Amino acid sequence: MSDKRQQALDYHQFPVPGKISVELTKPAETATDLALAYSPGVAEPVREIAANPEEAYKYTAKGNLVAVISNGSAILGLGNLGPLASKPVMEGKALLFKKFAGLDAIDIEVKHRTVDEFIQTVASIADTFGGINLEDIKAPECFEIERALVEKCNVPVFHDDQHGTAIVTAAGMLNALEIQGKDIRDVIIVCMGAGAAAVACMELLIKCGAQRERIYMLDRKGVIHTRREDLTEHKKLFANNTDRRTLEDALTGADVFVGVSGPDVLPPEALDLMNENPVVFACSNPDPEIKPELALAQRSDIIMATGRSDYPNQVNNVLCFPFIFRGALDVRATDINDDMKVAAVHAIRELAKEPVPDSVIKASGGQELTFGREYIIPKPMDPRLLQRVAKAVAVAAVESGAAQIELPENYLA
Ligand SMILES: NC(=O)C1=CN([C@@H]2O[C@H](COP(=O)(O)OP(=O)(O)OC[C@H]3O[C@@H](n4cnc5c(N)ncnc54)[C@H](OP(=O)(O)O)[C@@H]3O)[C@@H](O)[C@H]2O)C=CC1
Ligand SMILES: CC(=O)C(=O)O
Ligand SMILES: [Mg+2]
Repeated sequence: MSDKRQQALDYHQFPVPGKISVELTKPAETATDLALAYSPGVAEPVREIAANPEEAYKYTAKGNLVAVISNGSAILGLGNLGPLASKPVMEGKALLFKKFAGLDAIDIEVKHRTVDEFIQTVASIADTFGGINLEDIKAPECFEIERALVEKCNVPVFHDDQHGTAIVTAAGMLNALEIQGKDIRDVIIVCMGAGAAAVACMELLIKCGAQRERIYMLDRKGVIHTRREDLTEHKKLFANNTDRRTLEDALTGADVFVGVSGPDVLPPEALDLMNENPVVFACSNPDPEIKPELALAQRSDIIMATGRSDYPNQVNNVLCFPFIFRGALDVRATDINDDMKVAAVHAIRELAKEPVPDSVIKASGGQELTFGREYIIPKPMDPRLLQRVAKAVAVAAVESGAAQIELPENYLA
């Protein structure tokens, strides 16, 4: 077994299995403590919440608690491996919520027969939580699931693979294009993949100025074009009136490649078809659409990003979901709307242009981090993300009318 594989398995197995546990926030040592925590004292908050459900935010952990919910139908780029196999990823998301944003998160893996059964399951437990982070649910079901749950639930519901990915991709893309001297309104974009991440990434890039007709989206059958008769509702939105059919056709004269599909689908030679100073985001996890060392050996004028922590320019939704939920929960937002998403894009993007604290440089392996080809986007360990992104999101929630309470004191400073 390779060293890295064994290291990863050991990390998950020792010293205790898994990555998260529950901790207590109140004393539970004496009979007096127990008479408050349990019977008879617990009856008092029960009566308060029964009389007014909002009191759950005051007397329970709800307001700081996120559910990370999956059915394991699109686990990273590994495919539909089922709910239980998705548990390490969902625990991983919980770890990141806690580590980066102080949010308690619990993973829930749902086995279900129909889409409706999944929707009903999540809707019926949603009130337990301050927010619902849907994760690794494949297209096209993910679209119907999110739409139904946003409607049914009283707390924000956010499909991370759609919107978290889109926010970070847009932030990184605007910066990469700026460095390459290109305007998002002019560029030709090739999007490999036509699922959850792809559709949301392209829609958000369009909101940021990209032209829909300059986008070529591909699925396993090639370019999505208007003469195809096998397109789902969401793929149809990207059907291009074009004679281009293959990845190579699409890449000819393109400025940008966004990969949210699967491993090693972009041959290095195909990069030669792109315009000068291209941007290549190979975001598939764990194995990107092209390995950075191969891409950069083929062309030195590329700005290259992946979804991984072990290469420069990590375009990964970890830069978004802890902070967007922190901001949303802190103002008890009813949903996570477009204004909040766009605020997150700009907060992430702008942070990359500021000097980086020594602690972040150290945690990143010691190399210099200055806004440029190898640093287009902040590092996930950057503690300023919490302040900047959460605040931008909370302010946008207040200004757009999604917030149910005022901006907390710590955001006013
Ligand atoms: N870096 C990041 O932050 C994130 C990265 N991702 C990555 O994006 C990928 C897709 O995730 P997600 O959108 O949630 O999954 P979905 O299952 O919703 O979509 C997958 C899409 O990729 C297409 N696809 C898969 N393999 C190929 C291939 N060999 N050639 C062309 N198209 C292909 C599928 O085509 P078809 O429709 O024909 O089946 C489908 O459209 C994963 O690898 C995931 O790791 C996702 C979220 C965040
Ligand atoms: C990062 C992530 O959410 C994914 O690859 O699915
Ligand atoms: Mg995911």
